Amino acid sequence: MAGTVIDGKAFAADVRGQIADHVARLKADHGVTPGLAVVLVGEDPASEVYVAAKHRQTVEVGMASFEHKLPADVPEADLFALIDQLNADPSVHGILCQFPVPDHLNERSVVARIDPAKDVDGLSVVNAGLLASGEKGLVSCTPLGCLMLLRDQIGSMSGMEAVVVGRSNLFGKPMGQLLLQENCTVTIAHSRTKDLAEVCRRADILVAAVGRAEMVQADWVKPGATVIDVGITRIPHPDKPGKTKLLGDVAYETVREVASAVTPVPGGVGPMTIACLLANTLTACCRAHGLEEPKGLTA
Ligand SMILES: Nc1nc2c(c(=O)[nH]1)N[C@@H](CN(C=O)c1ccc(C(=O)N[C@@H](CCC(=O)O)C(=O)O)cc1)CN2
Repeated sequence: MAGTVIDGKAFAADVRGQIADHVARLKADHGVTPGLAVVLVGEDPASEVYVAAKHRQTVEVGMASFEHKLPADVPEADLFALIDQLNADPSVHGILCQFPVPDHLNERSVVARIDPAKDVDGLSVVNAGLLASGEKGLVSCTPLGCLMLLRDQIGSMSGMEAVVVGRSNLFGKPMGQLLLQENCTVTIAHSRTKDLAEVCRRADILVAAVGRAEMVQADWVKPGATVIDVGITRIPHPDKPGKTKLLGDVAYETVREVASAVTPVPGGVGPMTIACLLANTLTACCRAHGLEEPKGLTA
């Protein structure tokens, strides 16, 4: 029997509903409105789509959305001046700069400029360090979304073998830390890992985040494993000229026959990224005002 398809789109809609309820209570009881500022540098078409989706969903849950679009050749000093202004603005509880940024800018320096308490992407060294130490910070959105899906699907993960393929700061490392906190035995595999297929076959939980379309084949998957696909590769559509199609890192159709559950692409992990960004903004707002944090929306 084919494994369960984990519906990230529906789960993300449910998370946004919980956030909207909490935001409505914050406004009614405390007169506080969470605010998210998104900075977009340049005109990358995919980034424009993501930033528009962030704006729409921020407004839909009742938060304030502040969009800042800067030209592709903006000097670093001007970008930093804007971030400093947002850091000091009490109506802004979350700040992010959409990635990728143009080549003359450095993503790490940009993240480092953001106040860690407002770093709702959870990418600063302060937030990465807090996560690694098991302390309260803000957790990177896509790993947090995967954790929510896994908790919902599996319940307790204690003692399970988890393999994360990919070691990026944005995803692989924080995902590994989150699974460790769930008491999994964690392996972070990468491009130099020997016999990757064999390592993956050990996994009760297999998380693929390498950006290589359909790399994880059915014979890499332990029967009954839960498989989370974080990859997104856009290819020309094989049947519809002029159209494109998204592929994940997992050979979905065949892996589904082996796994107990798998996330599709699109409609799996992707929608959770923005839902968790909103969750982090709400958390940051509650902390800034000394109010109770939302339950079930943090690590
Ligand atoms: N500052 C950041 N930049 C980027 C991040 C990030 O988390 N922080 N992640 C990605 C882009 N991203 C959000 O910013 C993002 C990617 C994908 C999706 C999504 O819902 N994907 C859909 C498919 C959408 C499509 O058709 O293209 C899915 O998988 O179902 C949401 C947000 C890079 N930059």
